[in-house]
Amino acid sequence: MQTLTPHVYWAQRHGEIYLRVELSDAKNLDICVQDKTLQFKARGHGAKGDNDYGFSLELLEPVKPEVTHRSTQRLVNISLRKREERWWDRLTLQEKKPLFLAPDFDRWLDESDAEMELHAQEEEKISRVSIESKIRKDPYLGLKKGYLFMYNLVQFLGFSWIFVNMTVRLFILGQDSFYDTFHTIADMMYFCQMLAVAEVINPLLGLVKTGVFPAMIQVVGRNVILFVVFGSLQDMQNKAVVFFVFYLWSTIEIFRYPFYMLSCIDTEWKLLTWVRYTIWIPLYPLGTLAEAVAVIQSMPVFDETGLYSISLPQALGLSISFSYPLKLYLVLMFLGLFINFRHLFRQRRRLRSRKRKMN
Ligand SMILES: CCCCCCCCCCCCC[C@@H](O)CC(=O)SCCNC(=O)CCNC(=O)[C@H](O)C(C)(C)COP(=O)(O)OP(=O)(O)OC[C@H]1O[C@@H](n2cnc3c(N)ncnc32)[C@H](O)[C@@H]1OP(=O)(O)O
Repeated sequence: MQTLTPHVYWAQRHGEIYLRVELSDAKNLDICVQDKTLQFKARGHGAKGDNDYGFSLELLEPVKPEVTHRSTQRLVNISLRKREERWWDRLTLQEKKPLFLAPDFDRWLDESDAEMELHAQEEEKISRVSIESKIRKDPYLGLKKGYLFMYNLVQFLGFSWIFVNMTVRLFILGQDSFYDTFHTIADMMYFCQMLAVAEVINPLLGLVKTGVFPAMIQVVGRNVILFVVFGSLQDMQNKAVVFFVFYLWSTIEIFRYPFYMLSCIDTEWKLLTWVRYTIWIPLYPLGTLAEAVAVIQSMPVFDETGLYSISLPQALGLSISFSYPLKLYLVLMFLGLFINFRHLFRQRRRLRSRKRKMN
């Protein structure tokens, strides 16, 4: 029986040659490559009905001996690997194209399109590798982000409650609301500020990429005011200064925590970022000033009550009032203000350069 030639369609990439042989229900496939010659034989249903079909092609350049092929009900797909990765001007050595051969326009790309495809594949590979290595590097990333998101959410809700409560009371009661701020707000403030200890632990555990020291200054500074100055002196609790301290603290936090929440889900809301890194400029000195006023007002109360005073040996018959360590603390406060002000300025500058990079 005579051997017929099937229709063959071809396309190439820098490293591969693709052939599509129009032969349905192909059986007894015999495909081999020797250096530059490809031989194909099979039985199947082609343009001239059921028959033996075959062809031989002398290729333009050598290919690797391994051939991969896959036959479907309608056709046979063959892939060859070029020995050298470069673009061929044509498929066959002879310039005149055989009649049975035509370009496969479903897969056809010209050289520059193929290069772009190659680049896209490489980029995809690189990004896949970098995602995989990130996951491999930190298998607990999701858990960490989940914890931070919940922490920030709880703080945001706590400080929002404080801020809204104080604002509503200010509108309804006016200046009278100043004097019982502590009794209405203190429990929630205790809760939020105790929880804020996590902000010192988080960088220690490497959960957030920030310094431990600025967070420690912030948390210790506020907790001294809340637990020692206000918490342990009843006489301080109905002073107007409590209102100012709590209001200034909560004003920054209703922006700071949502900013962190968004960063946990890799999202940025530019206006919120700007507010988070700007509003502290007036609030931080005002907050420190209000805290300093509270410390100064508490000194005579500590002197009178003798609370936390340090007794010296009996022979001296003296005790040191807690107002002395508080004087030292006043100095530390302004030192702390300076350190954190500088830290926040750096964070703000980093934000500006990040914005420039993005543009
Ligand atoms: C050690 C001895 C102590 C002695 C005590 C001495 C007393 C000192 C007293 C000092 C005076 C204090 C006065 C103060 O209490 C008054 C007030 O607060 S008034 C109100 C105004 N206050 C503020 O504006 C300050 C608010 N607080 C803060 O900003 C922070 O607490 C501070 C530590 C100062 C700065 O925060 P941080 O270092 O974390 O900077 P960033 O916000 O830029 O964050 C850096 C990156 O880490 C990521 N991050 C941080 N925290 C979280 C989180 N919880 N969840 C998720 N991600 C977080 C953040 O996204 C940044 O990442 P990236 O760089 O990728 O953007």
